[in-house]
Amino acid sequence: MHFDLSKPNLLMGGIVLTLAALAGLELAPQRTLELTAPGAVGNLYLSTPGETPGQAPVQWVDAEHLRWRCHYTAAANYQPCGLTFSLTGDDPAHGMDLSRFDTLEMDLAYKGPAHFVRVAVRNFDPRFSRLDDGNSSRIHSVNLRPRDIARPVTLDLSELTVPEWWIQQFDLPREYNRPSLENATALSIDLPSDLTGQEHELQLRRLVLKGEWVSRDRVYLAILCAWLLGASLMVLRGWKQLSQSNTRQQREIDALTARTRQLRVEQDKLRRLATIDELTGVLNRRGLEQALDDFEEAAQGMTLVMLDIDHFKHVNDRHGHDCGDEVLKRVTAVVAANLRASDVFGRLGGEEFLIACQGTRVRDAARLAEKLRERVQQSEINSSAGRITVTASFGVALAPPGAPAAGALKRADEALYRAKEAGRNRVETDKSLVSDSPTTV
Ligand SMILES: Nc1nc2c(ncn2[C@@H]2O[C@H](COP(=O)(O)OP(=O)(O)OP(=O)(O)O)[C@@H](O)[C@H]2O)c(=O)[nH]1
Repeated sequence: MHFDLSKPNLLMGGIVLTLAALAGLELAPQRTLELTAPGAVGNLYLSTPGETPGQAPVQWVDAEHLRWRCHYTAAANYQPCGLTFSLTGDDPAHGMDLSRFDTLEMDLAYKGPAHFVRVAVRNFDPRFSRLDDGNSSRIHSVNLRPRDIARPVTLDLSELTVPEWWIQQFDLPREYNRPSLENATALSIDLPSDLTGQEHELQLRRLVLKGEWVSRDRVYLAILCAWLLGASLMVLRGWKQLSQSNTRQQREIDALTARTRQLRVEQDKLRRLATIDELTGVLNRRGLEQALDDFEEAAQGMTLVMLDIDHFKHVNDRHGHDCGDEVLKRVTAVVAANLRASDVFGRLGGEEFLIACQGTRVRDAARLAEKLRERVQQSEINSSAGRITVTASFGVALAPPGAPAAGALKRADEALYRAKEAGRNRVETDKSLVSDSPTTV
């Protein structure tokens, strides 16, 4: 189920339903009880307590039209003169729930000198009311002046209050004196005063109780709750969508991060591959150039040792290309095994290699070259063509701090050429820039 009050049709639907509920509240028929309708109330009588039959001071003038007269000749000890509707059935303790009604519409004609006419409702409360004492049922009343009832009047049932004399007479706990019409046993219209010598005539034309079927407050509350519920669902849905999109974005970010990491690894691998010689596993020309550039950038001096395997073409020609490869690998291993970790070693191409030494004097580098020359010469290479030995020639040159590496490379190459020229398997040092101080600044 999707509730989205941001959708115009849903919002419109909500407004229409709200207006319909409010209109229904206004137009819906009311709960009605017309007490004066024939047969509405089982028992209807005039209050004539304690009088001798035939001489009753309260008498019907026209019972059919609910018209009666009161005339007390002797003192009647504040006996009310009036008309009572009994609201009970067979059980005198079980009356009607008038709390479901809000108003009482009354059309009463009165003729006489009384200052007010009383409307009263008795409510039987089993906590303190007794069937043998009609007065013990709590009374709720309102006094109306004759001029107030000169025309039909509508009373709010909340106008009926518990009179002081009843509260004093029964002296009950406070909570029992609160107005409540949930079990009304009788409704009277009377003249509760000293009526001695007076004559009064009354006619009740109409008496109707009215109330809402559904309380207005409840309808308003239901409408408010429905809107609050709709708004809450909308907020909840928005929050859910937000959290879903947040999770989705987070997942995308994670995937991108993982992909970036993977790409970086692949890039590193490719960069390494691009700078590594496939056959020997040491730096290739590009790797060596980068290393020399780094030295140059940091203005770190170095000593270069260039070496070249002697008559390598001959090895290839005589023993085959595979054997030549074996020789290249073996010479690489021999050289690498005799270098320091700080030395940079790589293959310039073919059978030519370069070593860049930091912090080494030229004569120390020449000594290293001499050592390497011996080790290469001494090493026997097991190949498919049997055991073979090779020699190598070396050229040593200084690359002072701040000077371009290309110049040193050229001088090392020239020294190497001289070594070749001088008969191979030997070390030649470039003397043009010999320094006795270590090359590291
Ligand atoms: N097996 C093998 N041979 C290579 C490789 N790279 C270059 N060569 C061969 O190495 C040989 C180099 O020959 P040259 O440049 O004449 O040098 P050299 O025979 O060593 O002679 P000198 O350097 O003057 O002593 C050529 O035959 C190249 O084909 C390689 O990766 N593997």
